[in-house]
Amino acid sequence: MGFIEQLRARWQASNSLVCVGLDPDPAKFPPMFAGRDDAIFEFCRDIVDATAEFACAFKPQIAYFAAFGAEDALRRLIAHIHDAHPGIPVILDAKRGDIGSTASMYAIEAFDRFGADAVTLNPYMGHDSAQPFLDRAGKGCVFLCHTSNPGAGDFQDLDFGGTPLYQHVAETIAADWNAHGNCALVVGATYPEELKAIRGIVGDMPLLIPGIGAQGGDVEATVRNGKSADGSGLMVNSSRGILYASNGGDYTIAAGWAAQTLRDEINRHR
Ligand SMILES: O=C(O)c1cc(=O)[nH]c(=O)n1[C@@H]1O[C@H](COP(=O)(O)O)[C@@H](O)[C@H]1O
Repeated sequence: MGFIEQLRARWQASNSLVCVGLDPDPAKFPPMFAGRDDAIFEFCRDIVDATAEFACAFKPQIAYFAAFGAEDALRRLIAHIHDAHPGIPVILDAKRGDIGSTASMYAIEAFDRFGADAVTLNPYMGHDSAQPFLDRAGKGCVFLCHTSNPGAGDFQDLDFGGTPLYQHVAETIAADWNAHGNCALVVGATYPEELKAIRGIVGDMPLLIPGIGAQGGDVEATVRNGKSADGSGLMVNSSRGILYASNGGDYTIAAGWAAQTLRDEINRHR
């Protein structure tokens, strides 16, 4: 089963549109992790096991592993998700994009080295930079379209013939890059009007929505403007809001509670 089919099946099975973001920052771990050699893996594994029931996907952010030389922890974490929670797809958040020959190495890294089911990609370098990822028909290609950050509009909102650049990105990916049906887009929860416009362009293409919680995105506006015709279509990501829901010995209970609460809040507006 390819990434998009797996995601659709998981939306159904879990009745959840929550994507649990795995951005491990050892400085924020509960004190009992201090001095542990494998703290990054162990913390993330505990969070995964506590939240899997409420997750439609997991999204590890590669920088939080690479910064600490913990790439092997990332590989083992993705293997753990697949072994312990089969059916939950893993999106490696790496925002790759480069000339084709280099991009083909990035595709090997994401899909073969780390075993991810999908990867986030930056479309700025154009079609040939995406091709090595698009060619992996069973894997998901999740392209930045309108990001969640304050500077998102610097380039993404620029006007081209009456249409902002981010809408050109959505149109081009939906019409030209999605031949294998394995594309999805990133749209920040902090830009609900842009989210509405993108949903209107891409039909039922899955959208990864970061920016809930710590970045200030609103759940109701996200779901109202972003859901597909059948009331799904979204992977609403929360990283810090789930990972660091408690800094005490109850960190797994708090993380599970945060994921369940977000799921329920999303479902109220579907
Ligand atoms: O591609 C992403 O996941 C992403 C795109 C974007 O526009 N904004 C954004 O915040 N992200 C990622 O989503 C996560 C958001 O984390 P929290 O703000 O803690 O929920 C981080 O891993 C970001 O790197």
